[in-house]
Amino acid sequence: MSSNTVAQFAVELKMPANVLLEQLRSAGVELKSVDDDVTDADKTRLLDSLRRAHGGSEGKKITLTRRQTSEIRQADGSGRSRTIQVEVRKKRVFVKRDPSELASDANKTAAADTDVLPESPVASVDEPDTTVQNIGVQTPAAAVDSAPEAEASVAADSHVEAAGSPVAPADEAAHTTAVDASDTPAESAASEAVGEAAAPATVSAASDQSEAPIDAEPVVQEPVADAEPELTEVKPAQKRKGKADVKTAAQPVQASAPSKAVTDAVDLGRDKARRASEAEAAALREMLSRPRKVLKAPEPDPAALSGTLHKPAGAKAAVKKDAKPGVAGAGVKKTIKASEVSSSWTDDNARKKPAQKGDAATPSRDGWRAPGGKGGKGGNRGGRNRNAQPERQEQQAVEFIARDVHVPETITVADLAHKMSVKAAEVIKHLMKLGQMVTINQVLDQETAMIVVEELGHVAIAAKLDDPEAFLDLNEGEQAEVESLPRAPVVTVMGHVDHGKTSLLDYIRRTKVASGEAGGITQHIGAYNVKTNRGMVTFLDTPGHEAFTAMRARGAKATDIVILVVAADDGVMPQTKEAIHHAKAAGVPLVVAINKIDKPGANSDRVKQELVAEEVVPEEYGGDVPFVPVSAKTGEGIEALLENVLLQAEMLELKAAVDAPAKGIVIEARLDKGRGPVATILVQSGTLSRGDVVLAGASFGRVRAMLNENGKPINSAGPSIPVEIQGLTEVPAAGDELISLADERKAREIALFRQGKFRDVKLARQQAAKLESMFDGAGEGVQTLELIVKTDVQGSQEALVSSLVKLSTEEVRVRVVHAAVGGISESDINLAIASNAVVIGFNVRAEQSAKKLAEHNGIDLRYYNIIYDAVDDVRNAMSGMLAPEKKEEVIGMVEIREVYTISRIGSIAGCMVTDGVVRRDSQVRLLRDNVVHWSGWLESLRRFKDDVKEVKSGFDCGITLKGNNDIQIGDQLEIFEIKEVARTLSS
Ligand SMILES: Nc1nc2c(ncn2[C@@H]2O[C@H](COP(=O)(O)OP(=O)(O)OP(=O)(O)O)[C@@H](O)[C@H]2O)c(=O)[nH]1
Repeated sequence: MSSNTVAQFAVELKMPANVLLEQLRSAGVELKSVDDDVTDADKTRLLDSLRRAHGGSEGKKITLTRRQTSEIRQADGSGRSRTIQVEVRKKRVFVKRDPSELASDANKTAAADTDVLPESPVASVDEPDTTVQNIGVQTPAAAVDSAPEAEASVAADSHVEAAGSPVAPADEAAHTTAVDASDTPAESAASEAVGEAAAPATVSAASDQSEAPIDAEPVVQEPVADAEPELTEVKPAQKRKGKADVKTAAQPVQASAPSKAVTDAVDLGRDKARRASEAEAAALREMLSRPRKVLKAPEPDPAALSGTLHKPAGAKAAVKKDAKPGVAGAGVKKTIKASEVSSSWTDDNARKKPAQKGDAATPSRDGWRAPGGKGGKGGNRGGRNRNAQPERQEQQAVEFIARDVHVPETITVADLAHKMSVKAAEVIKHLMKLGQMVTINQVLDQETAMIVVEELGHVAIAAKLDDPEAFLDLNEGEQAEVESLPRAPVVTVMGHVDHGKTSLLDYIRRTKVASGEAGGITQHIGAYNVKTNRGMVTFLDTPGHEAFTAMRARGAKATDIVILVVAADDGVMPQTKEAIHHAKAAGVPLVVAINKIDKPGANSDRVKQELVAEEVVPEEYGGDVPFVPVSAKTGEGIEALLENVLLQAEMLELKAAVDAPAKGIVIEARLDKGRGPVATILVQSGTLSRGDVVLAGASFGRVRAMLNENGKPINSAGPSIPVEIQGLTEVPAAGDELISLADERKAREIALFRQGKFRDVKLARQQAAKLESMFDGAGEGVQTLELIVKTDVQGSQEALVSSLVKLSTEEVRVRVVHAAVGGISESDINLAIASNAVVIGFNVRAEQSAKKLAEHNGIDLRYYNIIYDAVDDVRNAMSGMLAPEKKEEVIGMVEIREVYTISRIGSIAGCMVTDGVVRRDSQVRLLRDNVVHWSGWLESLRRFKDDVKEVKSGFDCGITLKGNNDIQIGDQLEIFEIKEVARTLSS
């Protein structure tokens, strides 16, 4: 096992023979040439010599590098602290030694035998069969004995990576451990073991020179956004290991240096190194503890930076900061970039890089995730991390930007975080604080979300209930950019019973729907398209104003034009009038179809006159309503009717975007046994396509199938096209708005939320139509009180309506939307909902269904049997909206008889209340020679030394005036109060 000659031994060691020869000679082995024999004793001697000199190694090296990240905190004077992330890169070099050597060394004392390092984790992991010597040393300058502050230790840690000097003693390895808070226990143990062990046997240091300055650049870096912020404070606990002191501070052993000289140099170097390290530690401590001072980055001394193990000159006292005591001259590259350190501590905010990388002020830096979650080995301890929490929050405050966050009815944690520009973890954390364990995809309700928003210091704004835009993040501008194209008018047919509405619609449908489909009315979907020579017309196939108003009552405006059908043989009837009122209330233009002109008793002129009485004036009489005589039976005049409708439409300039997400309205919906929920949709803008995700009221779904009015499957439908869709999860209500969304999940959330919030929405609506609240919060300008009047007889109707209308003033206008004889119907209530009107029933009552509808929608339904009561009530309600008048009332007079001036208080008036009363909270006017000198408020009112609330006539008192010391004897104080007087209409 042993080599016989130096040359052979050198080969074994894989090193130049002459170098080995020299080392042997240095060790005191008398050899002449490389051909001389080397005995085991010689080898032991060489080993001892080298060990004495420092230890070291030669042979096959294994270099292990390790990177670890830790964070340190620096407290400043204001109690704030900053976090600095320190990355330390370590490189350790291990030497694979000859098994024979191992064997021989095994006989040595344990203390002397550093070759056998069974504890060495590297030995067992990487090279289990080889002897490994840890010569890689991390040099902790400040590890130095016992740097009292954690910062110092950390700084030291951040400092350093002492390159593995070939002769770096095991002590140093131990020392490294001392400052290395992030060492894994195994490593620490190993290092400690090394520390306890005697110097390692090194064959030659010469060849190590090239390797000595291994890359040991600790990078003091700014926190990286995606890096797990580890705020663990490095505590002096490390010092425990640090006790393994630096006795054997490394002195590089030049291959050529004689061993004695080397030893001396080592001692000298060690002393220097110790001094330097102490100085450096002190400097670092000072720097770290300097409170929030702008530390100008000192230009690192190049000499010091480049100091190596072999150039210990760098350890001069002058180069305090950069001295590497532990490794004095141990081929150490400068490890701390002082400029970076100082700048990062002093001017975080000014630097862009830190902000990008994960500024502590941003949530990404908050270290929410478990410490060491990323680095794993990062020596940061969870507990410390927790300690560091407040600090992060404080930092957050430093660069905090409060945002207005619009919170919709529901929002996911991720979306909410996105809106606030924080990490979802931040939101989750705050929710945890509030006792809610949530996941990133969890949906929060508006209330909770708003609390979190406020917690995070932003301004939470509740997005409007039922406002889909709030969820869609739709940019109105984007919408506006889409070109709007002319669209077909949507027409509803209204009129009295049996006047021929259905007949008219049927005729049109039968004759005007696309050829080939005429007569094949198999599918009836409540709306259809008609082609005329002038263009398309869409008919809503639910005649009567009830459906029309019911839809309006839900806030939907589906109709562009109303065809009012009046039978020429019957004339204007109650429902004709109702229809007129409903159309007018909706502001929808009318086209009158005088029907049944084929009948013998038809009298168009009478119809016209009756309609004029209802303020529906034909064009020929100077009005703006087209009148078209038609016959639904013969088809006469139908073409002209459609033409007039289209003319009217042209005037309305109806347009809609085509190339946009669809918006529409549910015309009717039902649950089909086989097909599930089926809804007839009138697309109002955009294009609805098969496969679209839609939200309709509180239901949502994907359009699985789409049929046109004839029951034919189609793939898409543009504006004014009625279609029947399948695929909704629930049956929506007629009048519900339909929108297509990009995200099904969002649609589901909104729908579900609406289902839950339905009650709230209803409640909100209920506030709308109360007589008392009618004018609450009303803005400026003329206000209108809408009324629906139903009476028992025509006479009372006229009397009541005229009395009510007469109540109108310049500020409040009374408008009777609809007045009729008869009980209060559902239709009346719907009109009231749509018009935000109050319903007055005079000697009539509401139908049961109407009553329920009114209750559900919060419609104010009032019954009277005396006209004056009704008028009084309405007058009072109108008074409520008049701004109260402010009246000033003089309540007392006070005479100033003495004036005391107290420097701390000012002028105090010694007064006598000559009239009325003076109250503490009164306003006051200072009169001097009956001229108003000053006006303001009392500051204090006293009798003797007591504060009193009021002093009555005939008593004296002390008064000070708020902000006025200019008082004189003889002045008078006029005490007055401003009273708000409710105004009445007569006032
Ligand atoms: N002679 C004649 N009869 C008509 C005409 N239009 C409708 N009718 C008849 O009038 C009656 C009522 O017609 P509908 O179309 O049902 O009237 P409506 O307005 O829809 O009635 P409701 O659905 O009850 O409101 C039917 O018997 C029709 O045949 C017409 O132009 N000429």
